[in-house]
Amino acid sequence: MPGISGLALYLPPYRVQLADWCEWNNQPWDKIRNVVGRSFRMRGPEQSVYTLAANAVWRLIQAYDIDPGDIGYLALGTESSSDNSAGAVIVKGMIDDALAAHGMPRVSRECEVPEYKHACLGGVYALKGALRYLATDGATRKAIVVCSDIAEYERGSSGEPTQGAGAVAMLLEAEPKLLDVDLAGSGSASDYRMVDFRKPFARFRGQPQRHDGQMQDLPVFNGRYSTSCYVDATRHAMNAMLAKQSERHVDYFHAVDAVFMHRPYHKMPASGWAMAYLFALADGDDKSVAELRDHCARADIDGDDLMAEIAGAAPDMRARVAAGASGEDAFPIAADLLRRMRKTPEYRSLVDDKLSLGSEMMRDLGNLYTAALPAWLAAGFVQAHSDKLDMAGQRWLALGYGSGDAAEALPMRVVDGWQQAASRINFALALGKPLDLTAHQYAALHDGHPASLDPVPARDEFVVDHIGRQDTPGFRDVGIEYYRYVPSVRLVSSKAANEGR
Ligand SMILES: CC(=O)SCCNC(=O)CCNC(=O)[C@H](O)C(C)(C)COP(=O)(O)OP(=O)(O)OC[C@H]1O[C@@H](n2cnc3c(N)ncnc32)[C@H](O)[C@@H]1OP(=O)(O)O
Repeated sequence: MPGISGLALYLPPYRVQLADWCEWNNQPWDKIRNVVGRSFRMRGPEQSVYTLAANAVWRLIQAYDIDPGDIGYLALGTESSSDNSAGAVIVKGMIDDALAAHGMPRVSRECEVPEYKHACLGGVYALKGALRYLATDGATRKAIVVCSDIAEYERGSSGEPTQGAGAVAMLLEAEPKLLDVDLAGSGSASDYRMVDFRKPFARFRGQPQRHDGQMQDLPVFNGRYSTSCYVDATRHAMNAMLAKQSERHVDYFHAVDAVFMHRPYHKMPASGWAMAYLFALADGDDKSVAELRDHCARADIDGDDLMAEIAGAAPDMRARVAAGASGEDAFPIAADLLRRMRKTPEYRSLVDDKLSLGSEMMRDLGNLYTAALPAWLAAGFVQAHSDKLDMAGQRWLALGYGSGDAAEALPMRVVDGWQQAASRINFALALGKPLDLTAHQYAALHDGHPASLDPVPARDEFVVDHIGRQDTPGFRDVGIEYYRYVPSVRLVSSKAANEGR
């Protein structure tokens, strides 16, 4: 069964410590630490979503000794792309430059180069596309999926502490070395939600010219409504996946060994997963409903009220928006029940323990949109490897979510001998030694005035060299980014090396 064989990350070296951010903005650090995380990264000068992606792919190729001629599929999952025509082929171009600089052959000319877009779920859709490729016409090839995003929110908005930037590249093979992905057993869900989180081009109108030549990619969103959509979509993807399995739906929640979800901020996955459990109880057999009512009784919550809230048809989110209820939590009684269950041993084993692998490491990544879920898988493997955990054969679940909205539940199994491939995941190296931004530097980078910052020197990576400005009848390149590969050491071409120079 095709699946995941390798993971590599690239994080820009510009960091905002959320403790500092709280001080600058008079926000409660206690809350931010518990709910959001510790720090996030920002796109730096000379960086774009394409350089982040290419840097991750380049690290993947090096870490896993991938023969570029074997790559038949290179997909980009992103919601921050700034070119509405070309996609992954831009990444391919940069990789070919680095390969040439190292005297290596280019990526196969036969390689497919699609871009997938559906908010934070684009990477999972790209992964599914790659697995289908490996199961059919690409059985003898390798596929790479790179998820790359820049999550920026308006300063002063509720989303501001949940920013982030980075990319994760995944190596996929017919005989995977980390995770078998049970595509046939996966569950999908989608429903149009209008205003939860969107990026209409109209928001670029009237944007002042930025010094770094980039556009500011701020979403139009309704934070609370978007979390209700996340919870509701997760429920439906889980239902679709569980409908394909023979075990009792609620038993799956106990049986699965580790869960990885889209992670806009630290607390969201736990809320989404715990809610999915309550929904599975409500949607389940008599025994499950009795368990749910028992939880209610112990928490002093009216079971009938809760059943009315969640057991019936899913809330009509579009009707909620039309009724002006988009600012409110769609599941307040269920959220209240979970708040009261949080300290119980059952909650700890069902939620905290299942979502714990790699979770602490993720507190320093912020929201990476499409890359958040694969980054967490990477963190999980790195922690399991350093803690010498016995994981072969374990059942893992990856739950992807993308606003707008849609969700995917992908059952996976850890393969025998995973340690070898896990030992090559560059999580610690990708975190590196970042530059902690001051309030002034943060504001400047956020608003596109990078001049007030001394850039961290690029090493063995791609940068935006310049952006085209020509717009004449004979030649046009206005707005097109030109990239440069910066080696870590002065490279000697293989021809020169052979000649002993
Ligand atoms: C876009 C995507 O990737 S997917 C969908 C998710 N949506 C987003 O990420 C959109 C951008 N994000 C946002 O707008 C915001 O982060 C939101 C709306 C999701 C959350 O914003 P907040 O205003 O912080 O939410 P809220 O006020 O509900 O607080 C959240 C929690 O902090 C807790 N809290 C508040 N003060 C404190 C404190 N001092 N100490 C500890 N916890 C605290 C609250 O009790 C609450 O937890 P609870 O639900 O268990 O009671």
